[in-house]
Amino acid sequence: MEQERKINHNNIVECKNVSKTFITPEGEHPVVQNLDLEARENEFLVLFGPGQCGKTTIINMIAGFEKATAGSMKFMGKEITKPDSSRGVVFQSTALFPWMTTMGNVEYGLKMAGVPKAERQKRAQKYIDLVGLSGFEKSFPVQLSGGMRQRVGIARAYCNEPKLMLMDEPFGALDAQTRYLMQEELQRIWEAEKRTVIFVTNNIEEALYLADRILVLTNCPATVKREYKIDLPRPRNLVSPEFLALRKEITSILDSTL
Ligand SMILES: Nc1ncnc2c1ncn2[C@@H]1O[C@H](COP(=O)(O)OP(=O)(O)OP(=O)(O)O)[C@@H](O)[C@H]1O
Repeated sequence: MEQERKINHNNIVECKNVSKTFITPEGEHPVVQNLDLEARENEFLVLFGPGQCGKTTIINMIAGFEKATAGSMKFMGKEITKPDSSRGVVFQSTALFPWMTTMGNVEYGLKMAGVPKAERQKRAQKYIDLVGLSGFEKSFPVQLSGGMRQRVGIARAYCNEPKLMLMDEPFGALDAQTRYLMQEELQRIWEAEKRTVIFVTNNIEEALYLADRILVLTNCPATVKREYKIDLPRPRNLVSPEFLALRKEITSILDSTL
């Protein structure tokens, strides 16, 4: 019993037998089916699956934007019913307020929560520095590159100090070079500011570079096909024999679900 309580305490997210079916003009569209998922404290969990398999729907349900059709979804032991600032979200194209500076965007959540100006700017500055945007506090989104805008989105999400970060293909819209750079940066940020992260990608290198654990999903409707615990030392070497062997194995598992 004691053992069970300990394990439960460490599970930040617990999804049991979750299904989601959208009702469309063409009929019922099952997108997630009997999904079991757990994310543990400070873990970097990657959901890896083919395009359109239901990854965003899973993130939206954990965030509280969508309701599951069946099953149980818990965050820190409580059923998820609505969005909450203790769960931060970063999307592929982060919607920043175009009329606000980097500082304005990053401190926005704290401002809404009524945190006094000096305190919220101090906290925002910490996260602006952490994502490598020192000197760009007064820049507007239009003056920043795509990678820099994603950094602002990450700083904004971190600034609310959420217990859980949900990242839905946050680097999917970036060019390959910037994407590599951002993966390295995120790995560094996560080491400095340990949080539970659930990160969605359909890029196997990204998954292997970042994950403590990878859940390989089936094609739509999504469920967990296979789980991989990734014990490779960090930062990971993308061309080590172990990395390449895992890359080959996981890619073949993914392909077998198509
Ligand atoms: N609100 C909705 N109503 C109806 N169908 C939906 C809705 N949201 C998503 N879908 C469908 O669910 C399926 C899975 O979509 P979802 O965006 O969750 O997948 P994904 O794996 O995140 O896709 P991608 O790899 O393109 O980001 C798609 O067929 C999509 O059209």
